[in-house]
Amino acid sequence: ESDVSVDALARKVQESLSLAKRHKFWETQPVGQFKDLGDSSLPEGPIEPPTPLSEVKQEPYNLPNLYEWITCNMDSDEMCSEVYNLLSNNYVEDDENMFRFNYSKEFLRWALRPPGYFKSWHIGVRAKSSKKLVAFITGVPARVRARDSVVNMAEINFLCVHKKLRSKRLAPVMIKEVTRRVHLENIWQAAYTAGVVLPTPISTCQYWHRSLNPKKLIDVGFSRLGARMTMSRTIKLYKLPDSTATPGFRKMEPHDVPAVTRLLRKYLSQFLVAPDFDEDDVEHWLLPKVDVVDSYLVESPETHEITDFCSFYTLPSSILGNQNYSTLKAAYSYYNVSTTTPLLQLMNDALIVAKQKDYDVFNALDVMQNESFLKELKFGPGDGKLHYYLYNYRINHIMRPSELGLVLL
Ligand SMILES: CCCCCCCCCCCCCC(=O)SCCNC(=O)CCNC(=O)[C@H](O)C(C)(C)COP(=O)(O)OP(=O)(O)OC[C@H]1O[C@@H](n2cnc3c(N)ncnc32)[C@H](O)[C@@H]1OP(=O)(O)O
Ligand SMILES: CNCCCN(C)c1ncc(F)c(N2CC(C(=O)NCc3cnc4ccccn34)C2)n1
Repeated sequence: ESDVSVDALARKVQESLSLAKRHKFWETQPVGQFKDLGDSSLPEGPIEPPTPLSEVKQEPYNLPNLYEWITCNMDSDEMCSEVYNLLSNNYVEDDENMFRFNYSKEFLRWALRPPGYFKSWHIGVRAKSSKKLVAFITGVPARVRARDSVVNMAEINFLCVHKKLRSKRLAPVMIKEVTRRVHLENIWQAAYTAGVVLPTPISTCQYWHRSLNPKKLIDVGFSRLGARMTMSRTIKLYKLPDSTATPGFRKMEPHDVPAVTRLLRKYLSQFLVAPDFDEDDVEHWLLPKVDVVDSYLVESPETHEITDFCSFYTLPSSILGNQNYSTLKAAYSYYNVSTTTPLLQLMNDALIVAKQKDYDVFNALDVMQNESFLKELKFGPGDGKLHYYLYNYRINHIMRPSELGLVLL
Protein backbone atom coordinates (compact mmCIF):
# COMPACT_ATOMS: atom_id res chain seq x y z
CA GLU A 1 0.00 0.00 0.00
CA SER A 2 2.87 2.37 0.84
CA ASP A 3 4.28 2.22 -2.71
CA VAL A 4 0.81 3.09 -4.06
CA SER A 5 0.81 6.27 -1.95
CA VAL A 6 4.34 7.10 -3.13
CA ASP A 7 3.20 6.60 -6.73
CA ALA A 8 0.12 8.70 -6.10
CA LEU A 9 2.24 11.40 -4.49
CA ALA A 10 4.71 11.34 -7.41
CA ARG A 11 1.80 11.75 -9.83
CA LYS A 12 0.39 14.63 -7.78
CA VAL A 13 3.76 16.36 -7.85
CA GLN A 14 4.01 15.72 -11.59
CA GLU A 15 0.56 17.14 -12.20
CA SER A 16 1.13 20.24 -10.07
CA LEU A 17 4.47 20.77 -11.84
CA SER A 18 2.64 20.60 -15.15
CA LEU A 19 0.29 23.33 -13.89
CA ALA A 20 3.35 25.47 -13.20
CA LYS A 21 4.99 24.49 -16.52
CA ARG A 22 5.22 26.96 -19.42
CA HIS A 23 3.11 25.88 -22.42
CA LYS A 24 4.60 28.05 -25.15
CA PHE A 25 2.29 26.58 -27.80
CA TRP A 26 -0.85 25.92 -25.76
CA GLU A 27 -0.76 29.43 -24.25
CA THR A 28 -1.40 30.76 -27.78
CA GLN A 29 -4.46 28.57 -28.35
CA PRO A 30 -8.18 29.20 -27.63
CA VAL A 31 -8.34 26.67 -24.81
CA GLY A 32 -9.00 27.08 -21.10
CA GLN A 33 -5.81 28.48 -19.61
CA PHE A 34 -4.62 27.43 -16.15
CA LYS A 35 -4.53 31.14 -15.11
CA ASP A 36 -8.29 31.36 -15.82
CA LEU A 37 -9.15 28.42 -13.56
CA GLY A 38 -11.76 29.50 -11.04
CA ASP A 39 -12.64 32.67 -12.94
CA SER A 40 -16.29 31.72 -13.45
CA SER A 41 -17.05 35.19 -14.84
CA LEU A 42 -15.85 33.95 -18.25
CA PRO A 43 -18.91 32.84 -20.27
CA GLU A 44 -19.34 29.19 -21.23
CA GLY A 45 -19.23 28.34 -24.92
CA PRO A 46 -16.93 29.26 -27.82
CA ILE A 47 -13.79 31.14 -26.72
CA GLU A 48 -13.16 32.74 -30.14
CA PRO A 49 -15.77 33.54 -32.85
CA PRO A 50 -15.51 31.78 -36.24
CA THR A 51 -13.22 33.41 -38.82
CA PRO A 52 -14.73 34.34 -42.21
CA LEU A 53 -13.74 31.43 -44.49
CA SER A 54 -12.01 33.89 -46.85
CA GLU A 55 -9.66 34.78 -43.98
CA VAL A 56 -8.70 31.19 -43.09
CA LYS A 57 -5.10 30.51 -44.14
CA GLN A 58 -5.44 28.87 -47.58
CA GLU A 59 -2.02 27.24 -47.77
CA PRO A 60 -0.53 24.62 -45.39
CA TYR A 61 1.76 25.64 -42.56
CA ASN A 62 5.48 25.54 -43.22
CA LEU A 63 7.30 22.31 -42.38
CA PRO A 64 11.08 22.01 -41.90
CA ASN A 65 12.69 21.82 -45.35
CA LEU A 66 13.24 18.06 -45.52
CA TYR A 67 9.56 17.26 -44.95
CA GLU A 68 6.28 17.58 -46.87
CA TRP A 69 2.58 17.26 -46.08
CA ILE A 70 0.60 14.35 -47.49
CA THR A 71 -3.08 13.53 -47.21
CA CYS A 72 -3.42 9.89 -46.20
CA ASN A 73 -6.06 8.05 -48.23
CA MET A 74 -7.10 5.30 -45.79
CA ASP A 75 -8.94 3.46 -48.61
CA SER A 76 -5.52 2.65 -50.08
CA ASP A 77 -4.14 -0.55 -48.54
CA GLU A 78 -0.58 0.65 -49.04
CA MET A 79 -1.19 4.01 -47.34
CA CYS A 80 -3.17 2.33 -44.55
CA SER A 81 -0.21 -0.01 -44.00
CA GLU A 82 2.18 2.96 -43.79
CA VAL A 83 -0.05 4.59 -41.16
CA TYR A 84 -0.39 1.30 -39.29
CA ASN A 85 3.41 0.82 -39.25
CA LEU A 86 4.12 4.36 -38.05
CA LEU A 87 1.65 4.00 -35.16
CA SER A 88 2.63 0.43 -34.37
CA ASN A 89 6.24 1.56 -33.83
CA ASN A 90 5.83 5.12 -32.53
CA TYR A 91 2.41 5.63 -30.87
CA VAL A 92 1.43 5.74 -27.16
CA GLU A 93 3.45 3.64 -24.69
CA ASP A 94 2.93 3.19 -20.96
CA ASP A 95 5.28 5.06 -18.59
CA GLU A 96 7.55 2.03 -18.24
CA ASN A 97 7.72 1.41 -22.02
CA MET A 98 6.47 -2.16 -21.59
CA PHE A 99 3.49 -1.80 -23.95
CA ARG A 100 2.58 0.19 -27.06
CA PHE A 101 -0.89 0.52 -28.60
CA ASN A 102 -1.23 -1.56 -31.73
CA TYR A 103 -4.37 -0.23 -33.43
CA SER A 104 -5.14 -2.59 -36.33
CA LYS A 105 -5.58 -1.49 -39.97
CA GLU A 106 -9.27 -2.42 -39.90
CA PHE A 107 -9.70 -0.48 -36.65
CA LEU A 108 -8.02 2.62 -38.19
CA ARG A 109 -10.25 2.43 -41.29
CA TRP A 110 -13.29 2.25 -38.97
CA ALA A 111 -12.11 5.02 -36.66
CA LEU A 112 -11.26 7.43 -39.50
CA ARG A 113 -14.17 6.99 -41.93
CA PRO A 114 -17.39 7.76 -40.02
CA PRO A 115 -20.38 9.40 -41.74
CA GLY A 116 -19.37 12.76 -43.29
CA TYR A 117 -15.59 12.27 -42.83
CA PHE A 118 -13.04 14.41 -44.70
CA LYS A 119 -10.02 12.74 -46.32
CA SER A 120 -8.19 16.09 -45.94
CA TRP A 121 -8.31 15.64 -42.14
CA HIS A 122 -6.13 12.50 -42.36
CA ILE A 123 -2.79 14.32 -42.36
CA GLY A 124 0.66 12.80 -42.75
CA VAL A 125 4.21 14.17 -42.98
CA ARG A 126 6.69 12.48 -45.28
CA ALA A 127 10.47 12.82 -45.40
CA LYS A 128 11.11 14.08 -48.95
CA SER A 129 14.21 11.91 -49.43
CA SER A 130 13.19 8.54 -47.98
CA LYS A 131 9.44 9.05 -48.72
CA LYS A 132 8.89 7.60 -45.23
CA LEU A 133 5.82 8.60 -43.21
CA VAL A 134 7.23 10.30 -40.11
CA ALA A 135 4.20 11.97 -38.51
CA PHE A 136 0.41 11.74 -38.46
CA ILE A 137 -2.62 13.50 -37.02
CA THR A 138 -6.34 12.98 -37.74
CA GLY A 139 -9.72 14.57 -37.28
CA VAL A 140 -13.20 13.13 -37.81
CA PRO A 141 -16.45 15.14 -37.67
CA ALA A 142 -18.74 14.57 -34.69
CA ARG A 143 -21.81 16.26 -33.29
CA VAL A 144 -21.12 16.71 -29.59
CA ARG A 145 -23.59 18.12 -27.08
CA ALA A 146 -22.09 20.30 -24.32
CA ARG A 147 -24.84 20.96 -21.80
CA ASP A 148 -27.76 22.03 -24.02
CA SER A 149 -25.82 23.02 -27.12
CA VAL A 150 -25.13 20.53 -29.92
CA VAL A 151 -21.86 21.62 -31.55
CA ASN A 152 -20.27 20.41 -34.79
CA MET A 153 -16.79 19.39 -33.68
CA ALA A 154 -13.71 17.60 -34.91
CA GLU A 155 -12.51 14.67 -32.81
CA ILE A 156 -8.73 14.77 -32.99
CA ASN A 157 -6.71 11.61 -32.51
CA PHE A 158 -3.67 9.55 -33.53
CA LEU A 159 -1.20 12.44 -33.16
CA CYS A 160 2.13 10.72 -33.66
CA VAL A 161 5.68 11.91 -34.41
CA HIS A 162 8.34 9.29 -35.19
CA LYS A 163 10.59 8.61 -32.21
CA LYS A 164 13.57 9.98 -34.12
CA LEU A 165 11.84 13.37 -34.63
CA ARG A 166 10.67 14.05 -31.11
CA SER A 167 11.16 17.35 -29.21
CA LYS A 168 11.56 19.38 -32.40
CA ARG A 169 8.25 21.28 -31.92
CA LEU A 170 6.68 19.31 -34.80
CA ALA A 171 3.53 18.55 -32.80
CA PRO A 172 2.36 22.20 -32.67
CA VAL A 173 2.73 22.40 -36.48
CA MET A 174 0.65 19.20 -36.86
CA ILE A 175 -1.99 20.63 -34.54
CA LYS A 176 -2.10 24.00 -36.33
CA GLU A 177 -2.42 22.27 -39.71
CA VAL A 178 -5.30 20.03 -38.66
CA THR A 179 -6.92 23.12 -37.08
CA ARG A 180 -6.58 25.00 -40.36
CA ARG A 181 -8.12 22.17 -42.38
CA VAL A 182 -10.99 21.82 -39.89
CA HIS A 183 -11.60 25.60 -40.11
CA LEU A 184 -11.81 25.30 -43.91
CA GLU A 185 -14.87 23.06 -43.33
CA ASN A 186 -16.41 25.78 -41.13
CA ILE A 187 -15.93 23.82 -37.92
CA TRP A 188 -14.50 25.77 -34.94
CA GLN A 189 -14.51 23.36 -32.00
CA ALA A 190 -12.75 20.06 -31.26
CA ALA A 191 -12.67 17.29 -28.67
CA TYR A 192 -9.64 15.21 -27.80
CA THR A 193 -8.15 13.12 -25.00
CA ALA A 194 -4.58 12.57 -23.90
CA GLY A 195 -2.65 10.81 -21.19
CA VAL A 196 -0.71 14.06 -20.60
CA VAL A 197 -1.88 17.17 -18.70
CA LEU A 198 -2.31 20.18 -21.05
CA PRO A 199 -4.26 23.45 -20.66
CA THR A 200 -6.93 22.59 -19.52
CA PRO A 201 -8.77 19.30 -18.93
CA ILE A 202 -12.58 19.45 -18.72
CA SER A 203 -12.33 16.16 -16.86
CA THR A 204 -9.70 13.66 -15.74
CA CYS A 205 -10.70 10.01 -15.84
CA GLN A 206 -9.17 6.88 -14.39
CA TYR A 207 -8.64 3.60 -16.24
CA TRP A 208 -9.74 0.37 -14.56
CA HIS A 209 -8.74 -3.12 -15.66
CA ARG A 210 -10.56 -6.42 -15.23
CA SER A 211 -8.20 -9.41 -15.59
CA LEU A 212 -9.54 -12.14 -17.88
CA ASN A 213 -6.26 -14.04 -18.32
CA PRO A 214 -4.45 -13.28 -15.04
CA LYS A 215 -1.59 -15.71 -15.65
CA LYS A 216 -0.58 -13.97 -18.91
CA LEU A 217 -1.09 -10.48 -17.39
CA ILE A 218 1.25 -11.32 -14.52
CA ASP A 219 3.76 -12.99 -16.84
CA VAL A 220 4.00 -9.88 -19.06
CA GLY A 221 4.11 -7.45 -16.13
CA PHE A 222 0.71 -5.84 -16.74
CA SER A 223 -0.41 -7.00 -13.26
CA ARG A 224 1.38 -8.20 -10.15
CA LEU A 225 0.48 -11.22 -8.03
CA GLY A 226 -1.48 -9.82 -5.07
CA ALA A 227 0.10 -10.00 -1.60
CA ARG A 228 -0.64 -13.33 0.10
CA MET A 229 -2.03 -14.62 -3.25
CA THR A 230 -0.93 -17.70 -5.17
CA MET A 231 -1.29 -18.00 -8.93
CA SER A 232 -3.99 -20.70 -8.65
CA ARG A 233 -5.90 -18.57 -6.13
CA THR A 234 -5.62 -15.61 -8.52
CA ILE A 235 -6.89 -17.64 -11.50
CA LYS A 236 -9.85 -18.79 -9.39
CA LEU A 237 -10.57 -15.20 -8.25
CA TYR A 238 -11.03 -14.01 -11.86
CA LYS A 239 -12.82 -17.12 -13.18
CA LEU A 240 -16.04 -16.36 -15.11
CA PRO A 241 -19.02 -18.57 -16.11
CA ASP A 242 -18.80 -20.18 -19.55
CA SER A 243 -22.04 -18.55 -20.76
CA THR A 244 -23.95 -15.29 -20.26
CA ALA A 245 -26.75 -15.03 -17.70
CA THR A 246 -29.27 -12.56 -19.20
CA PRO A 247 -32.22 -14.03 -21.16
CA GLY A 248 -32.44 -12.36 -24.58
CA PHE A 249 -28.75 -11.28 -24.57
CA ARG A 250 -27.56 -11.36 -28.19
CA LYS A 251 -25.31 -9.68 -30.75
CA MET A 252 -26.57 -6.42 -32.26
CA GLU A 253 -27.77 -6.74 -35.88
CA PRO A 254 -28.50 -4.15 -38.60
CA HIS A 255 -32.26 -4.18 -37.99
CA ASP A 256 -31.61 -3.11 -34.36
CA VAL A 257 -30.16 0.30 -35.36
CA PRO A 258 -33.36 2.37 -34.85
CA ALA A 259 -34.12 0.87 -31.42
CA VAL A 260 -30.50 1.12 -30.23
CA THR A 261 -30.37 4.75 -31.42
CA ARG A 262 -33.48 5.61 -29.38
CA LEU A 263 -32.13 3.79 -26.31
CA LEU A 264 -28.69 5.41 -26.55
CA ARG A 265 -29.95 8.98 -27.23
CA LYS A 266 -32.24 8.81 -24.19
CA TYR A 267 -29.46 7.41 -22.00
CA LEU A 268 -26.76 9.89 -23.11
CA SER A 269 -29.08 12.90 -22.53
CA GLN A 270 -28.25 12.74 -18.79
CA PHE A 271 -24.55 13.60 -19.25
CA LEU A 272 -23.03 17.10 -19.53
CA VAL A 273 -20.91 16.24 -22.58
CA ALA A 274 -21.96 13.41 -24.90
CA PRO A 275 -22.19 12.54 -28.59
CA ASP A 276 -25.42 13.45 -30.39
CA PHE A 277 -25.71 10.14 -32.29
CA ASP A 278 -28.21 9.65 -35.11
CA GLU A 279 -29.00 6.33 -36.84
CA ASP A 280 -26.16 6.72 -39.35
CA ASP A 281 -23.71 7.30 -36.49
CA VAL A 282 -25.05 4.27 -34.55
CA GLU A 283 -24.82 2.11 -37.67
CA HIS A 284 -21.17 3.09 -38.14
CA TRP A 285 -19.92 3.22 -34.56
CA LEU A 286 -21.88 0.37 -32.97
CA LEU A 287 -22.72 -2.36 -35.51
CA PRO A 288 -20.33 -5.23 -34.74
CA LYS A 289 -17.13 -5.43 -36.84
CA VAL A 290 -14.86 -8.44 -36.28
CA ASP A 291 -11.84 -7.59 -34.10
CA VAL A 292 -12.85 -3.90 -34.11
CA VAL A 293 -16.09 -3.37 -32.19
CA ASP A 294 -18.51 -5.78 -30.46
CA SER A 295 -22.07 -4.82 -29.48
CA TYR A 296 -24.71 -6.79 -27.62
CA LEU A 297 -28.24 -6.01 -26.57
CA VAL A 298 -31.04 -7.52 -24.48
CA GLU A 299 -34.26 -8.21 -26.42
CA SER A 300 -37.03 -8.98 -23.94
CA PRO A 301 -38.21 -12.57 -24.71
CA GLU A 302 -41.79 -11.51 -23.83
CA THR A 303 -42.16 -8.08 -25.49
CA HIS A 304 -39.22 -8.18 -27.97
CA GLU A 305 -38.40 -4.67 -26.77
CA ILE A 306 -34.69 -3.72 -26.71
CA THR A 307 -34.09 -2.86 -23.05
CA ASP A 308 -30.27 -2.84 -22.62
CA PHE A 309 -27.06 -2.47 -24.63
CA CYS A 310 -23.36 -2.95 -24.10
CA SER A 311 -20.31 -2.62 -26.36
CA PHE A 312 -16.53 -2.73 -26.32
CA TYR A 313 -13.80 -1.98 -28.86
CA THR A 314 -10.66 -4.04 -29.58
CA LEU A 315 -7.30 -2.33 -29.05
CA PRO A 316 -4.37 -4.73 -28.69
CA SER A 317 -1.04 -3.62 -27.30
CA SER A 318 2.36 -4.78 -28.45
CA ILE A 319 4.28 -6.28 -25.51
CA LEU A 320 7.81 -4.88 -25.73
CA GLY A 321 10.48 -7.37 -24.68
CA ASN A 322 8.70 -10.46 -23.36
CA GLN A 323 9.97 -13.89 -24.47
CA ASN A 324 6.61 -15.70 -24.36
CA TYR A 325 4.08 -13.14 -25.63
CA SER A 326 4.10 -10.36 -28.25
CA THR A 327 0.52 -9.05 -27.98
CA LEU A 328 -1.88 -8.14 -25.19
CA LYS A 329 -5.48 -8.60 -26.37
CA ALA A 330 -7.48 -5.80 -24.70
CA ALA A 331 -11.18 -4.89 -24.86
CA TYR A 332 -12.18 -1.31 -24.02
CA SER A 333 -15.66 -0.59 -22.67
CA TYR A 334 -17.43 1.68 -25.19
CA TYR A 335 -21.15 2.61 -24.73
CA ASN A 336 -23.42 0.75 -22.31
CA VAL A 337 -27.11 1.33 -21.48
CA SER A 338 -29.14 -0.49 -18.84
CA THR A 339 -32.87 0.18 -18.35
CA THR A 340 -34.07 -3.26 -17.19
CA THR A 341 -31.09 -5.60 -16.72
CA PRO A 342 -28.95 -4.38 -13.77
CA LEU A 343 -25.80 -2.74 -15.19
CA LEU A 344 -23.76 -5.08 -12.98
CA GLN A 345 -25.27 -8.18 -14.64
CA LEU A 346 -25.08 -6.63 -18.14
CA MET A 347 -21.38 -5.84 -17.74
CA ASN A 348 -20.68 -9.26 -16.24
CA ASP A 349 -22.14 -10.74 -19.44
CA ALA A 350 -19.82 -8.43 -21.43
CA LEU A 351 -16.87 -9.82 -19.44
CA ILE A 352 -18.06 -13.38 -20.12
CA VAL A 353 -18.27 -12.72 -23.88
CA ALA A 354 -14.84 -11.05 -23.87
CA LYS A 355 -13.37 -14.06 -22.06
CA GLN A 356 -15.06 -16.40 -24.60
CA LYS A 357 -13.31 -14.37 -27.36
CA ASP A 358 -9.93 -14.84 -25.64
CA TYR A 359 -9.32 -11.24 -24.50
CA ASP A 360 -6.65 -10.95 -21.82
CA VAL A 361 -8.05 -7.83 -20.13
CA PHE A 362 -11.20 -5.70 -20.20
CA ASN A 363 -10.52 -1.97 -19.66
CA ALA A 364 -13.03 0.68 -18.63
CA LEU A 365 -12.88 4.37 -17.77
CA ASP A 366 -14.77 5.64 -14.72
CA VAL A 367 -17.05 7.67 -17.03
CA MET A 368 -20.87 7.52 -17.24
CA GLN A 369 -22.16 5.03 -14.63
CA ASN A 370 -19.15 2.74 -14.83
CA GLU A 371 -18.16 3.40 -11.19
CA SER A 372 -21.26 1.45 -10.14
CA PHE A 373 -19.83 -1.86 -11.37
CA LEU A 374 -16.03 -1.48 -11.42
CA LYS A 375 -15.15 -2.69 -7.92
CA GLU A 376 -17.86 -5.35 -7.67
CA LEU A 377 -16.82 -6.92 -11.01
CA LYS A 378 -13.20 -7.06 -9.78
CA PHE A 379 -11.75 -4.25 -11.90
CA GLY A 380 -8.55 -2.80 -10.44
CA PRO A 381 -7.49 0.85 -10.85
CA GLY A 382 -4.86 1.31 -13.58
CA ASP A 383 -1.90 3.69 -13.63
CA GLY A 384 -3.23 5.53 -16.68
CA LYS A 385 -5.28 8.67 -16.39
CA LEU A 386 -7.12 10.00 -19.43
CA HIS A 387 -7.64 13.77 -19.61
CA TYR A 388 -10.52 15.08 -21.74
CA TYR A 389 -10.23 18.40 -23.61
CA LEU A 390 -12.36 20.74 -25.70
CA TYR A 391 -10.78 23.19 -28.15
CA ASN A 392 -12.27 26.71 -28.44
CA TYR A 393 -15.09 25.87 -26.05
CA ARG A 394 -15.15 26.89 -22.38
CA ILE A 395 -16.93 24.83 -19.77
CA ASN A 396 -16.62 26.59 -16.40
CA HIS A 397 -16.84 23.39 -14.48
CA ILE A 398 -14.25 20.66 -14.05
CA MET A 399 -16.54 17.76 -14.76
CA ARG A 400 -16.65 14.61 -12.70
CA PRO A 401 -16.07 11.51 -14.88
CA SER A 402 -19.65 10.44 -14.09
CA GLU A 403 -20.86 13.58 -15.93
CA LEU A 404 -19.01 12.55 -19.11
CA GLY A 405 -20.84 10.55 -21.77
CA LEU A 406 -18.13 10.61 -24.46
CA VAL A 407 -15.68 7.77 -25.22
CA LEU A 408 -12.93 8.46 -27.78
CA LEU A 409 -10.93 5.67 -29.42
C1 LIG B 1 -11.15 23.54 -34.36
C2 LIG B 1 -10.32 22.36 -34.67
C3 LIG B 1 -9.14 22.22 -33.65
C4 LIG B 1 -8.33 20.91 -33.93
C5 LIG B 1 -7.13 20.74 -32.98
C6 LIG B 1 -7.56 20.57 -31.51
C7 LIG B 1 -6.33 20.29 -30.61
C8 LIG B 1 -5.81 18.85 -30.81
C9 LIG B 1 -4.58 18.61 -29.92
C10 LIG B 1 -3.95 17.23 -30.15
C11 LIG B 1 -4.77 16.08 -29.60
C12 LIG B 1 -4.02 14.76 -29.76
C13 LIG B 1 -4.81 13.57 -29.21
C14 LIG B 1 -3.93 12.36 -29.23
O1 LIG B 1 -3.61 11.83 -30.28
S1 LIG B 1 -3.27 11.80 -27.72
C15 LIG B 1 -1.99 10.67 -28.22
C16 LIG B 1 -0.70 11.48 -28.53
N1 LIG B 1 0.31 10.62 -29.13
C17 LIG B 1 1.28 9.99 -28.42
O2 LIG B 1 1.40 10.13 -27.22
C18 LIG B 1 2.17 9.09 -29.25
C19 LIG B 1 3.64 9.11 -28.78
N2 LIG B 1 4.15 10.47 -28.67
C20 LIG B 1 4.43 11.23 -29.77
O3 LIG B 1 4.24 10.84 -30.91
C21 LIG B 1 4.94 12.64 -29.52
O4 LIG B 1 5.47 12.70 -28.22
C22 LIG B 1 3.83 13.72 -29.66
C23 LIG B 1 3.42 13.81 -31.12
C24 LIG B 1 2.62 13.35 -28.79
C25 LIG B 1 4.38 15.07 -29.21
O5 LIG B 1 5.54 15.38 -30.00
P1 LIG B 1 6.95 15.72 -29.27
O6 LIG B 1 7.02 14.91 -28.04
O7 LIG B 1 8.02 15.58 -30.29
O8 LIG B 1 6.81 17.26 -28.80
P2 LIG B 1 7.06 18.55 -29.72
O9 LIG B 1 8.41 19.09 -29.41
O10 LIG B 1 6.77 18.26 -31.14
O11 LIG B 1 5.93 19.55 -29.18
C26 LIG B 1 5.82 19.83 -27.80
C27 LIG B 1 4.50 20.53 -27.61
O12 LIG B 1 3.44 19.59 -27.92
C28 LIG B 1 2.59 19.47 -26.78
N3 LIG B 1 2.09 18.09 -26.70
C29 LIG B 1 2.77 16.99 -26.33
N4 LIG B 1 1.97 15.91 -26.34
C30 LIG B 1 0.75 16.34 -26.75
C31 LIG B 1 -0.53 15.70 -26.95
N5 LIG B 1 -0.69 14.39 -26.74
N6 LIG B 1 -1.58 16.46 -27.34
C32 LIG B 1 -1.43 17.80 -27.54
N7 LIG B 1 -0.25 18.48 -27.36
C33 LIG B 1 0.82 17.74 -26.97
C34 LIG B 1 3.48 19.80 -25.59
O13 LIG B 1 2.67 20.18 -24.50
C35 LIG B 1 4.28 20.97 -26.17
O14 LIG B 1 3.50 22.14 -26.22
P3 LIG B 1 3.65 23.27 -25.05
O15 LIG B 1 3.41 22.53 -23.75
O16 LIG B 1 5.06 23.79 -25.17
O17 LIG B 1 2.59 24.30 -25.31
C1 LIG C 1 -6.06 9.41 -27.60
N1 LIG C 1 -6.75 8.20 -27.39
C2 LIG C 1 -7.06 8.01 -25.98
C3 LIG C 1 -7.38 6.59 -25.77
C4 LIG C 1 -6.08 5.81 -25.94
N2 LIG C 1 -6.09 4.91 -24.87
C5 LIG C 1 -6.87 3.68 -25.00
C6 LIG C 1 -5.37 5.19 -23.69
N3 LIG C 1 -4.80 6.43 -23.53
C7 LIG C 1 -4.12 6.66 -22.38
C8 LIG C 1 -3.99 5.65 -21.41
F1 LIG C 1 -3.31 5.84 -20.27
C9 LIG C 1 -4.60 4.40 -21.68
N4 LIG C 1 -4.54 3.38 -20.83
C10 LIG C 1 -5.24 2.18 -20.94
C11 LIG C 1 -4.59 1.78 -19.59
C12 LIG C 1 -3.65 0.65 -19.85
O1 LIG C 1 -4.05 -0.34 -20.42
N5 LIG C 1 -2.36 0.81 -19.42
C13 LIG C 1 -1.37 -0.24 -19.68
C14 LIG C 1 -1.14 -0.27 -21.14
C15 LIG C 1 -1.26 -1.37 -21.95
N6 LIG C 1 -0.95 -1.00 -23.20
C16 LIG C 1 -0.68 0.31 -23.20
C17 LIG C 1 -0.31 1.15 -24.26
C18 LIG C 1 -0.13 2.50 -23.98
C19 LIG C 1 -0.31 2.98 -22.67
C20 LIG C 1 -0.62 2.12 -21.63
N7 LIG C 1 -0.81 0.79 -21.92
C21 LIG C 1 -3.94 3.17 -19.57
N8 LIG C 1 -5.29 4.18 -22.81
